[in-house]
Amino acid sequence: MSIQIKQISKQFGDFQALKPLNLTINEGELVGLLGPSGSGKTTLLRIIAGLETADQGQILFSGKDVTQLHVRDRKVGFVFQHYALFRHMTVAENVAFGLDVLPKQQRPSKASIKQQVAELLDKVQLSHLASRYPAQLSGGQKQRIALARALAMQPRMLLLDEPFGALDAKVRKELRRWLRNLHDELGFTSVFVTHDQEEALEVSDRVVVMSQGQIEQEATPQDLYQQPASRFVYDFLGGVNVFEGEVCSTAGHSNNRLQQGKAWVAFPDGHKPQAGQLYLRSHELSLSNQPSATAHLPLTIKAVSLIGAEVRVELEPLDWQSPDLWEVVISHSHYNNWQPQRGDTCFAQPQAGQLFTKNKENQPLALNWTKEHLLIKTA
Ligand SMILES: Nc1ncnc2c1ncn2[C@@H]1O[C@H](COP(=O)(O)OP(=O)(O)OP(=O)(O)O)[C@@H](O)[C@H]1O
Repeated sequence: MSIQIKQISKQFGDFQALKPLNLTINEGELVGLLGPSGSGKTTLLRIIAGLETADQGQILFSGKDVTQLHVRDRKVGFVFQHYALFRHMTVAENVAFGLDVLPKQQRPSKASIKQQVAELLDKVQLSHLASRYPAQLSGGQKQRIALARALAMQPRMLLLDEPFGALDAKVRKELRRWLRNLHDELGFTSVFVTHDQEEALEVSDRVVVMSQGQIEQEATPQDLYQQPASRFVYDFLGGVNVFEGEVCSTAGHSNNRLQQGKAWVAFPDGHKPQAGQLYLRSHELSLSNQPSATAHLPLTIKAVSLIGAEVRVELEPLDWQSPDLWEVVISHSHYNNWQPQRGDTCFAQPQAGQLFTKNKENQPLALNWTKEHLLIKTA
């Protein structure tokens, strides 16, 4: 089932929670609504579900206008952050609940409900817990039961609002992989809300980034990461270091540099020098003991953390300014050879980045120094 959102807007009192927006979600797609708190994700999800009414606009399910259709007739399954299982019912009774309370004409027979519940518990891999009560389950198990309960109603689509928000990082990670597999197996359309960039990028076919009631960008995780459409998206995806500078006009210096005090980065060949903020991702930089021919960015090491497959180095600009500390990710082998210590000075060398100039806030200039490095190395 596809979902088409046409010019939907919503106001709460004086506050415009959603500005008129359009979005199409294709049949079978898993779409992540990503954005900071208050950006309107839940409001949009609730409008799709029929739990909230829009002030204007239309919602179509597979081309059929459902804008005025009551929530119970939309055949939508929900899972919320807080499990909302009935405490006094066993796991099996919780999953069966929606079927048990159907009007008599629509209600399956007792034997059929029992079989459906068994199949659903099998699907969420919790058959062995059928007779337990919610209080005897972990958070992750409760969420899987909540999902089984939503699936029992044979929804045409699944809407999930921060389904793993209350769980710890490891369980979250396991459950999002599990959700992705389940979605692929069942093949229906799913929309989930999250404010966790990693979660959205890992699970979704397509990510819709929201800010202040508007869609900032919709793209595949890969495109979103590689081509953020605006400074907001870049910032929100996180892990960026910022170098703000002017085009150098000091006598005796090349005017091909973005400069701040004594720190500078040369523009790669073929690029017109422009003042602005250079955004550099933590893995698109290297560190060494010496400045290079294309960059002079001195930094003091503040902390080194060995986390999993990578080493994160936290750095403070030395005699220049940045809004936040810098973070550069290096490999364990680089770390072992180099052995950086707190308080050491080192130099950052950008490989690729985006320059946001003042007059083109939302169209960054992509810069790449990799060719320059090759030239220097072979020269
Ligand atoms: N029923 C309501 N009455 C008044 N204001 C509301 C209501 N529901 C939501 N809002 C406001 O609308 C804005 C968008 O809320 P919404 O819950 O959609 O954001 P969100 O992106 O899902 O945020 P979060 O990640 O914190 O859940 C918020 O500023 C919120 O305070």
